[in-house]
Amino acid sequence: MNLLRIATRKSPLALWQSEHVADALRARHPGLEVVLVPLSTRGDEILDRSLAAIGGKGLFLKELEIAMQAGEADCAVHSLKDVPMALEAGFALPAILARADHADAFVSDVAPSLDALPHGARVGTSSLRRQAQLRARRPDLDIRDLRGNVNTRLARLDAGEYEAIVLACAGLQRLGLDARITARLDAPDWLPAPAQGAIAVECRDDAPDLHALLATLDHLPTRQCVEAERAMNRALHGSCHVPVAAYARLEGGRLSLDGLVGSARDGRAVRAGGEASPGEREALGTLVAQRLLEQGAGAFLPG
Ligand SMILES: NCc1[nH]cc(CCC(=O)O)c1CC(=O)O
Repeated sequence: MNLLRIATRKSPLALWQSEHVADALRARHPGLEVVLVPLSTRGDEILDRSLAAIGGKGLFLKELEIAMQAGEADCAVHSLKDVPMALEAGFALPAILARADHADAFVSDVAPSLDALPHGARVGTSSLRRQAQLRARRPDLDIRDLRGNVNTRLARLDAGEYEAIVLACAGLQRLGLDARITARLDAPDWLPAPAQGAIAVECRDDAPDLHALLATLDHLPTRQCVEAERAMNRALHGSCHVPVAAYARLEGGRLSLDGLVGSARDGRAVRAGGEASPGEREALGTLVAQRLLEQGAGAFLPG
């Protein structure tokens, strides 16, 4: 193989992430030509409705998968947190890259922290997970919808539509916008989306050589953490319709996982955690999901 075509969304963040994967492949495989194939997805085009309303996060993947099936691209690069828990049949994730900052960012010009926001302040986010945690901590806030790419969201904050917004630190850092991070919202008080901060590479599962080439970018410690988080989310039937948060870390060879399920409407939330060896990561995810359900998480889950 001497040419690799990477299908990517066209947002500045998606292009940065795909270019990052391209650079990593070029560095490891001199002689391999790597090009980007930028494509538009429904998730990017429909901005006036919530993701949950238009069909969920899979919308960001579909067009890229069609391009791979049609032989127009060899692989696709995604933010793993946007990848559905059940991948489309016929596809695999040969590489999960080393995780960047997993935390959320509180971004505001009027207050140094979430707790310092004035009573009733307007906070922009369309993420049910972020809304649930905001309500749990500050029931007084006026939480308003905010979709679009990172630059669009910052522009709406700067235009005065909100006193604060919440974004992923990783996205801001990748775009060179670290200076916009007013405060990090981090574990254990605040949990990220499952797999936040991790980039994944997807390809068809019937191409072993391609799979092996891409797998050279895989970072096992990150995979161990994010697979535990995704197993928890899967066991809760998690999707972007549900406010589910999870964060796993490796310490001294042990994997620990914290999970949260909340209500975006009234601020109720349940938390649970657990610990296991990295080899037991799927079971750990299932166990923490079970503990969340025992605490009453079922009340916040659809169906
Ligand atoms: N929901 C969109 C999205 N998907 C991934 C990131 C950030 C990068 C990452 O988590 O790896 C973002 C932006 C955000 O949530 O602020």
